[in-house]
Amino acid sequence: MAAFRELGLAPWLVEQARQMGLSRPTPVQASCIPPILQGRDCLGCAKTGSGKTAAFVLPVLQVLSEDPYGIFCLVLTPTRELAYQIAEQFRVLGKPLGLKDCVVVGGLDMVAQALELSRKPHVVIATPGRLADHLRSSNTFSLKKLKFLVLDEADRLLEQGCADFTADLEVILEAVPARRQTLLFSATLTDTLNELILEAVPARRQTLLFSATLTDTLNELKSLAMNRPFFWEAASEVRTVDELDQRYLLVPEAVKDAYLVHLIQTFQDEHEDWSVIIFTKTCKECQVLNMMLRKFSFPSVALHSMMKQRQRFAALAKFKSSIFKILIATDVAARGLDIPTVQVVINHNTPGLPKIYIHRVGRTARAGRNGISITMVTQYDIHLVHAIEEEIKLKLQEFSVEEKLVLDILTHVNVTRRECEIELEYMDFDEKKEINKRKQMILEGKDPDLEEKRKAELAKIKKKNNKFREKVQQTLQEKKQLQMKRKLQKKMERRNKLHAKEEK
Ligand SMILES: Nc1ncnc2c1ncn2[C@@H]1O[C@H](COP(=O)(O)OP(=O)(O)OP(=O)(O)O)[C@@H](O)[C@H]1O
Repeated sequence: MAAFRELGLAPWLVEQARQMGLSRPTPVQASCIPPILQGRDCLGCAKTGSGKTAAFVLPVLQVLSEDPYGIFCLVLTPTRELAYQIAEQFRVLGKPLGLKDCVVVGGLDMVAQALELSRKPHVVIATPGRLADHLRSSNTFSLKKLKFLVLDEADRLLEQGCADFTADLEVILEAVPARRQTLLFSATLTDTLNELILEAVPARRQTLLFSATLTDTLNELKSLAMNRPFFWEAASEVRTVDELDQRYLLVPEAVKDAYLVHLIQTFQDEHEDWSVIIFTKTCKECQVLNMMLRKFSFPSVALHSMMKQRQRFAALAKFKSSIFKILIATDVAARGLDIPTVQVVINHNTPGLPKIYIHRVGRTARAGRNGISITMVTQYDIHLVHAIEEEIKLKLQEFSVEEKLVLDILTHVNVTRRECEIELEYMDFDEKKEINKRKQMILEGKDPDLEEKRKAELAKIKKKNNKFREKVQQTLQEKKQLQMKRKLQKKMERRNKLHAKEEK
């Protein structure tokens, strides 16, 4: 593999990379840095932990050093923690440049951010929601001279789900120049390729594309490609890294937590220095499990979207510094987070989408290190495991535990969990959730009461429509039956007449 300097990077940047421990480029870096330096767009999909961040940070810094101005580069990313992590890479690698960066994410003071933006930082790293808010409400900064637009975890930014960024992205794309250089990075781009291509192509008619697997769609898109877009994918069928030992653990739903406590105890006893991430389905589950594990004296912290931003950062900092070795998180931590000490990922629930699975387990076994993932599978989730296996092109192996040891702690764990649930009820967790929802609506410029009314009215109309539809269906059915009856009657009458004639 070529060295960094052979990719066209300046000696100062190569030295910065070396100081950061990046002595030889990873495949995604070796393949993508030269075309980015040539000014081509890039759409890239490479496995988790394969160094995609440096694949765009290094060339952006190189071009920036040749003509530094602000705002030169905008990086969009779906989560706040990830934004800070990317900013850190820019800061460390861009230190000799005196790089000015600005992180613009929700949950923090908007005025301070607006002030920072007005000082023309070279690089802005943002979550779409907050940046769009700034664009809507102030004119103290401009993105019109932007040279690079980077979408990290691009598929997540473009997919429509619970956190839908579409409207915010529209605002942002309108504020940036049309002919900017666009870089899109993710470990799972293939599902949203069509939208991604639409985003990347018209912008500059130059696209660089990275993907974990070169699918049929991608091949077609290659032939459709317009202005020499550069596509790159890792030459591997399997979509997860080889260093990851992927296991499943079949558990009845009712005893799941006893298995979890047993697993953690085992890892703690056998590997004192290991850090573990446990992924849960909901914020509430995350909170309950954290309370429960703490009652068992495990050093755990929680990370979910219902926590205040400062608490989120504090929790992550404690986990990163290994003061707390267990992080319980929702999917807010599933993408991008790079914490080298994480040896184990436990999926407390089987992810409903293979893509989410890939990102969650990708929090371990990064940059060539080993790691293990254990996915808890209940009787209701077996089909989800099949879907995951089909997508990653690998069979998960069973993880065996000594059931007797689990049985020994079962009652204790279940009682403790119940206690935590009751405590949480006292803390009005659900009520807080409702308040947060209303707050979010207000931030989006909606009136929560009006929204509620509108929802109720819509439900009413829907009910009415359904009733009407049912009635129409019923009438049609009755008419059909009547027609058939008549036809049958006529047929009988004809047959009777015929018989009568024959008898005569
Ligand atoms: N050339 C390199 N040599 C050694 N380590 C590297 C190199 N490039 C990146 N790394 C390290 O690899 C780790 C993972 O990199 P990065 O976070 O960029 O992965 P990623 O591909 O973006 O993963 P994800 O899809 O999970 O976001 C980081 O700790 C980074 O410092």
